[in-house]
Amino acid sequence: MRVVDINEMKEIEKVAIEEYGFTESLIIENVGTRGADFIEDSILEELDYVGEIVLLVGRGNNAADGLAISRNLVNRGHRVRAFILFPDDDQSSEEQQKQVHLAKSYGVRINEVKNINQVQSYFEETQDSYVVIDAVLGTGFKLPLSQYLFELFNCVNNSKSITIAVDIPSGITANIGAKSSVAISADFTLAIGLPKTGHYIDEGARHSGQVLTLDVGFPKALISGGDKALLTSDVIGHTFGARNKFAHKNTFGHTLVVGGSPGLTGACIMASNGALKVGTGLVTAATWKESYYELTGRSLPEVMTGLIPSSAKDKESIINELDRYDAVVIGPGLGVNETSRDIVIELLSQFAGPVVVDADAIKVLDLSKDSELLHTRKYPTIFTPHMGEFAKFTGASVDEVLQRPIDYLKEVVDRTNSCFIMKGPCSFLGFPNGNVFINYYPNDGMATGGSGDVLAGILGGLLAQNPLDRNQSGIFMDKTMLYQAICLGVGAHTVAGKIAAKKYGVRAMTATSIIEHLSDAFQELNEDDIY
Ligand SMILES: NC(=O)C1=CN([C@@H]2O[C@H](COP(=O)(O)OP(=O)(O)OC[C@H]3O[C@@H](n4cnc5c(N)ncnc54)[C@H](O)[C@@H]3O)[C@@H](O)[C@H]2O)[C@H](O)CC1
Ligand SMILES: [K+]
Repeated sequence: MRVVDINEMKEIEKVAIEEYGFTESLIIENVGTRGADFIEDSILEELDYVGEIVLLVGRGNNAADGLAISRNLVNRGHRVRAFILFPDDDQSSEEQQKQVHLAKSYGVRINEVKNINQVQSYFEETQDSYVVIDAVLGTGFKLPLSQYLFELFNCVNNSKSITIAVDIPSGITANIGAKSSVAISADFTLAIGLPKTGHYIDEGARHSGQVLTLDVGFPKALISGGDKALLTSDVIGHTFGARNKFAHKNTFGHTLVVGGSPGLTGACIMASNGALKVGTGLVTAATWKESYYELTGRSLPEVMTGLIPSSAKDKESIINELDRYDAVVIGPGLGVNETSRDIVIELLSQFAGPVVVDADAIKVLDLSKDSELLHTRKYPTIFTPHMGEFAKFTGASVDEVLQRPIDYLKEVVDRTNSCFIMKGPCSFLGFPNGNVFINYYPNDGMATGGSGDVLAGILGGLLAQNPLDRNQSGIFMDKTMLYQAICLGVGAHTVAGKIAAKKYGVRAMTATSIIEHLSDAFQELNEDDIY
């Protein structure tokens, strides 16, 4: 599913109207029926709700949408009370006025609000828990918020209501999910036509609840394409890594995982086990001399082990046998120091294949110092930072990145010609072809030590199975396959986390339980072929 910013949405609407002859009224009419279908089937019937539905009406087309939904609900036998928040306002849009008129004639109960106390006392006097439809502000919202709306939104948020936001929760900006002094905290958001970037960023994600997209009839050609999309199973695809039944272990590649300083070998082990569990033929974990026995004492028997040289020039080292490997993961538990930096730089310069750069390996690099090395690297480089690591790498503050994650992501991908997975409750994947994928599947159980190491291992394991075409001057065989492997890895990690949370609960699940459930995750993703 494509995700858009406001300009893209406006362009789609403009082309639909000018070139296809679609009209604003038709869109609103479709919002009305589709929105009423959703509210009736998924909320009112589920809740067995027979009370009054409260509609909060602003003055733009967001309000027109809410009124159209309400009119349809009344037509199906539900009771709706609409609070018209700006009754004597000559700034109300034409569609809003038309819909107020229609709502009245269909039997929506209209309360013209002269004073915010009217709404407050309604909420206080009626003991019911409510269903509230928020149609105050949509994509036309501009900061800041008036005192009047500040009080109204607090009143709604303090009630026990189930709140459904039309298009975007009022008080949230649609592009970057910024919040005014207060914003409606929705349980569900009905995105009109397509989801907006603001639904997935920062406060926008916190206030949107479950985001559902209403198909309001825009031509398919207009709502497909674009550079941003949700990471869904159709994106992940079903073709990657089809297994050859006559294969031997070398067919499925060899992943090298480099990391694990004393006390942190678990990170290296979890990454290695992640690589092993996605069907990689062979996995070698390499660590420092000082932690070698700690690592061998804890790793699975299937994992081979090796040493990281104490200096990049050490000829006896595993790093000089890089030809044996099809993909490298570097960073989990590696340690942050000059030697680590030397090793990371050496690997990026010498290894002729995909490198997953994770955790400490990201911390020892720096965008301004290292962008040239990264940009000129001939083979795929995949960074897997969380928000803090990403910010440090770029030199920006976490707050700055949180507010404009997609802009930062695109810029850094461009400057390094690398793939980036910016991890968080919502992860953003950026690829050098300009595409951004949004992996929105909040699961706080995944915020557990080692979960990132597992992801790095999964990616290294999948990439090792997608071998380089060494005859074509070492260029990765197919960029589409590369992006697909990354999407599959992120998807499998998320789904395995979801299954682990279901089994153990978000408190008790651990990174190891994500690895345990990878096989179920691949089945759920319809990737049975990989096993
Ligand atoms: N996706 C589409 O193509 C369509 C979306 N539609 C819906 O229309 C809204 C956007 O409508 P618009 O009229 O442009 O803006 P709003 O309704 O969001 O609000 C504009 C209205 O609000 C006033 N306003 C702005 N900021 C503030 C503020 N801080 N305090 C008070 N009032 C404010 C502004 O002055 C205007 O009067 C979109 O979200 C969808 O719901 C249509 O269905 C058409 C197609
Ligand atoms: K709204």
